[in-house]
Amino acid sequence: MKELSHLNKYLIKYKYHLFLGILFIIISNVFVILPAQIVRYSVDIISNELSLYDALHGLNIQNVFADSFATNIFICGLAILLMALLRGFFLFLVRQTIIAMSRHIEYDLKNEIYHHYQSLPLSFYRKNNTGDLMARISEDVSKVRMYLGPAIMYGLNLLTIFLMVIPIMLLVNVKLTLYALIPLPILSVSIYYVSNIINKRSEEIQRSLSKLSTFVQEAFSGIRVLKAFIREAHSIDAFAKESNDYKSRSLGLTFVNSLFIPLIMGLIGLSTILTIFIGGIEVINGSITFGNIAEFILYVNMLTWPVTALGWITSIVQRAEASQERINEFLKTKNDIVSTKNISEPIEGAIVFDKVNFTYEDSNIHALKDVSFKVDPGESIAIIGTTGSGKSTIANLVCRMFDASSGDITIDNRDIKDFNLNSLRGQIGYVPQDVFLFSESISENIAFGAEGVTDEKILQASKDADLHENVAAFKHGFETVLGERGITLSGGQKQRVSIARALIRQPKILILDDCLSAVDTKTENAILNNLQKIMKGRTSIIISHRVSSAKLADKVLVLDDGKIIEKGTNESLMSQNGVFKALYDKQLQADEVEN
Ligand SMILES: Nc1ncnc2c1ncn2[C@@H]1O[C@H](COP(=O)(O)OP(=O)(O)OP(=O)(O)O)[C@@H](O)[C@H]1O
Repeated sequence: MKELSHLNKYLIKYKYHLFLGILFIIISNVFVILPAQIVRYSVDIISNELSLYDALHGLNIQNVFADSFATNIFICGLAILLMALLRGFFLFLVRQTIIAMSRHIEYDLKNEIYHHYQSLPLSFYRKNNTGDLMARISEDVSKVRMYLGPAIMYGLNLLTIFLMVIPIMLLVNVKLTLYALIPLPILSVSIYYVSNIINKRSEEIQRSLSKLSTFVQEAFSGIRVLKAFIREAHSIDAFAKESNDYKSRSLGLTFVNSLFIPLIMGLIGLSTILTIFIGGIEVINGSITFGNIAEFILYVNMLTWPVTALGWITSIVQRAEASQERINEFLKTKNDIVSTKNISEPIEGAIVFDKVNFTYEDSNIHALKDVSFKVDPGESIAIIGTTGSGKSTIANLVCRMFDASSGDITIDNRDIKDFNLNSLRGQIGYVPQDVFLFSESISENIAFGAEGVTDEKILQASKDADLHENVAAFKHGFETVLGERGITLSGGQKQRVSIARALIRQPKILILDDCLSAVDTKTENAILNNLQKIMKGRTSIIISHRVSSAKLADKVLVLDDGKIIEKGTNESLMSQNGVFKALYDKQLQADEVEN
């Protein structure tokens, strides 16, 4: 229960739901116990007065007696019916308080987890896979809710009904009480074991189902590759195999479920038989009445479901504890990318890297080695290098997705760590290498995260990103929906939507991370020319493995294996016979061959 104590703050928050729930449980149980007593009364008057009725045989008064007797029984019947209705009403209120409370807490907990996820750095997402993150916010929270709702509700019900019924039973007859209760612990323990088996099997089925869904999803999204490589038959076989696994696991669960109900029924039946048998002996001995046996059978039935629930509750609480432990593990993860001075001022855009080293914790790759460079406000710098040379890592450090392992990074002569993260990132327009567009309209994708967006600004940003003509050709223009619900853009079009998204923020620092790779050289030139105008007075970092991207930049850095191997202007580097010039010649040749 240690891990579940995290939820106590929520139980306190919803204390009125809980208190009312307890009150309604007690009231609903009163309406279960009273009918049993009415049944005892009815059975006793039937057995006592039947002999009196026989004794009045032949007398006129016999009919009068029969009428009053029938009225009595009728009133008892009505009272039982009324109490059943009242019990139903209070059970409704119990669910409306306790189960509703669990839904409120589920909502709060999901928000707490999601809020925490959002505050965690990129390195956290590298260490944990998406499936795991999703499982904690969905499956684990659902298991915790089972504790907060059904487990608490049935647990309280069990407690109150025991406290109310057992004393009444003991008052009637101690021996009969003990015999009637013997099978109940066996019932509870068996249910605990069986529900553990059921839960384990259900989880296996869930895993098998998610494997099946992942398989189908991949097959559909990769359908082009699948068809091109004539893998349809193989895909069908693989699907049948996964599907078969799901089927056999489901049949296994059905088998256990089939044993479950007969087991409960058997044990409940045993309790009833013992009650009747021992109760019969006690009636013969004259210590109880027939009505007491009827009353006891009802009490035993009242107790069986809560006792059955005990095994089930234990299993739920154990699973909730394990889930909450996993959730707490994430909630305790601290964000190490925090601001030291929380400065939220407009920046000029001067960037200095001084002997910066960076090693990725998870892969231990030393991605930047003693990297030093300086960009003044309003300057543009091109970072050129082969794949894996560390270009994107520089972009990540400027956006403070990670902190340098050693060395200093300053912006406007202040340590980058001094800035408030949101303020810093809000002034950077970052166009990542792997473009991500949402399944929304083009205008919503461009306006993403920017403030004070107008149609004019969207139009201007798309013109600056050389996207406007493409959008104009679509039937719905900027309202064209992208992704699964809409059309698919070409790689180059996607990159330009992503550039427009960065430009609309009018950033002080613009980072283009190899985001012109899918556009032709003509479009690349047009975009870079536009950028020269827009980025006047702002800093741009243009990352590319294509030398052509460097020609409009004020400065060029050439990276190789995490080190700066050449530095200068486009012209100065072209005049040296170094790596930059060699790359230029190689790419020129490649372009000529293509053309
Ligand atoms: N998140 C990460 N975790 C671990 N290692 C990483 C991560 N990102 C990059 N690396 C490694 O760091 C090195 C530099 O990667 P980086 O992405 O900076 O290269 P790049 O020059 O941008 O390459 P490309 O042009 O192919 O994008 C590579 O060896 C890469 O495998």
